[in-house]
Amino acid sequence: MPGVRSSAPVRGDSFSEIVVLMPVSNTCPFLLCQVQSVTLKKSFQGPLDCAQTLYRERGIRGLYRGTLLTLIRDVPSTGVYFMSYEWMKEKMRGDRSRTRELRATQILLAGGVAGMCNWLLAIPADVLKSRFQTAPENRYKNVLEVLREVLQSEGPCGLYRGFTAAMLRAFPANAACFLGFEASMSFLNWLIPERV
Ligand SMILES: CC(=O)O[C@H](CC(=O)[O-])C[N+](C)(C)C
Repeated sequence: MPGVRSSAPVRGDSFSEIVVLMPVSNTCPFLLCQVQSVTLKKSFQGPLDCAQTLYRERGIRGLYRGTLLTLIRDVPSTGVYFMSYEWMKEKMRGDRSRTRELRATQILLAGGVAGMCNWLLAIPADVLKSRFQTAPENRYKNVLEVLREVLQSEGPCGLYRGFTAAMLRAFPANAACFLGFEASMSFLNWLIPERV
C-alpha cells in the first residue's frame, strides 16, 4: 500500500470537472447577478432552477457557455495555488527538517496566502467570464469583445472589479480548506501507513 502523499490528485480529475462541474459552476454568475430568465421574466429560485431554465432557453450550449474562460481562469491560477502553498510550507519548515510537521496556524497562513495568489491571477478572467456568461445571447461574438468593452469603459482597473471582496473571501476559505485537507491527509496516512 503506497500511503497517501500527494496533494494534487485530491482536487479531482480535470475531465470530470469540465464535463460534470462546469454547468454547475456556470450557473453561479447568473445567481449572483440575479440575471432574469429571458422567456419567463423571473429571477432564478436556485442552482437547479437556473440550470433547467438555461437548458430550456439555450440548450446544452447554454450550460457550457464560457467554458474556455473558466479554463483560462483556472488552469494557470490552480498551478500558482498549489505552487505557492507548497513553497510557503517549505519555507516555514526550513531546510533542515523536510518532514517536520507544521503547526495549524502555519497551515492556515500558507493556505490563505495560496488562495489570495490564486485569485490575484484569476480575477481578470473571472470578470470577463461572468460578463460573457450573463450577457444576452448575441451581445458578444467572442471573449475579445468583452475584453475590449471592459478596457474601453473602465480601463485596466475594470479587470480587477471585486478585488477586495475576492481577497476577503480567499484567505479564510482557503486557509480552512487546506487545514481540512492536511488533517484528512494525516488521518489517511495514519489509517493506511506507507510501506517502506
Ligand atoms: C476559482 C476557484 O475555485 O479557486 C479555488 C480557490 C477558491 O478560492 O475557491 C482554487 N482552485 C481553482 C484550485 C479550486
